[in-house]
Amino acid sequence: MITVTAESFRLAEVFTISRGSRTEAKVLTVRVERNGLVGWGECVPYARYGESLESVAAQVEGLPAGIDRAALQDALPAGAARNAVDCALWDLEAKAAGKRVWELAGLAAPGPMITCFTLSLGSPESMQAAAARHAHRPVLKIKLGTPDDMARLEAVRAGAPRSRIVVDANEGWSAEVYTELAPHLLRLGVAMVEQPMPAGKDDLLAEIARPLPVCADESCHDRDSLPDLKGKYDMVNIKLDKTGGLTEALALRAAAQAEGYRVMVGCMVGTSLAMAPAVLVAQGVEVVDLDGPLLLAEDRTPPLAYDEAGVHPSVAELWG
Ligand SMILES: CC(C)C[C@H](N)C(=O)N[C@H](CCOc1cc(O)cc2c1C(=O)N[C@@H]2C)C(=O)O
Ligand SMILES: [Mg+2]
Repeated sequence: MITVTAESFRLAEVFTISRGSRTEAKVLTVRVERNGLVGWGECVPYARYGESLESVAAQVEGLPAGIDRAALQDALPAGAARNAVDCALWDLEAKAAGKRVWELAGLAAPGPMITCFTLSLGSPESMQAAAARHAHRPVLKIKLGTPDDMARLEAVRAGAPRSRIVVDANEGWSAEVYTELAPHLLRLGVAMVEQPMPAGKDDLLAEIARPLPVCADESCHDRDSLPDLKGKYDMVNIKLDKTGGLTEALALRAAAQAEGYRVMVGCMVGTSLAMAPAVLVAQGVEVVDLDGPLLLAEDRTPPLAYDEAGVHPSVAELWG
């Protein structure tokens, strides 16, 4: 039996990106029960991709009760619904086999990975204060994407002089704004910029200089996205809610690396249950952005462990 439940987890603080603000993580939890065993998965429907809690729940509820992971890949498109079910089926397969998912997937034993910590979009003053509070963190990901981000950039660098910085514009810049900012991103030691311009305007990236690595997020969903990224992006951000699960995420990582893309593994505002499978995809990649639980006031039990070594692999009781 497959069941899907909407759940809400409070954030520790209001979180803002160029598209809006939120105070809670609204997720769907999928439970698959077979032969007395239960597998769990989580997804975050995203309006940007035409998804809502209701539409995604309906996709899950429309699946045959006994569907297996191979059939699932054709039954649903890449996206949040397939993600939660795919991860729940992996969890169930591991429990049935008495093994961990990484073993079933033929991966090496996972270890902790340093993750980005994301700073919400705000005034330069509030971003500088947030950067100073988190200046001990090795990598800060800062949300930008407005026409006047220069002061925010300077403020974050002043607040956290030693942290590695990556920038996520969430499609908020025009080619003109990005071209003007790019030399300053370099000057301030920004390591990479994520989705500077709208996904529909990717062709512009082929025409302008890319002095620092440019990473495709909203423009890269699954392996079918790769041909359109050629000559425009240097890196891809793999998120399970876009790939439609761990199965396609592992395939996308292999295909992207084979085509010479650098790899980042990211997340939506979700709980430890959503991060646990992503930690497997994140092993050995260049940028890990699995900080969802760090922004929550409440999480799953048991949660993933986060410490100076970064985000740790899941215990079997949580997932996998
Ligand atoms: C907890 C962080 C925000 C997660 C990660 N570091 C990150 O930056 N992810 C963003 C995706 C932002 O997530 C959004 C944006 C939005 O407009 C609406 C939502 C969410 C979300 O997670 N839930 C709601 C639907 C990124 O890389 O772009
Ligand atoms: Mg992004």
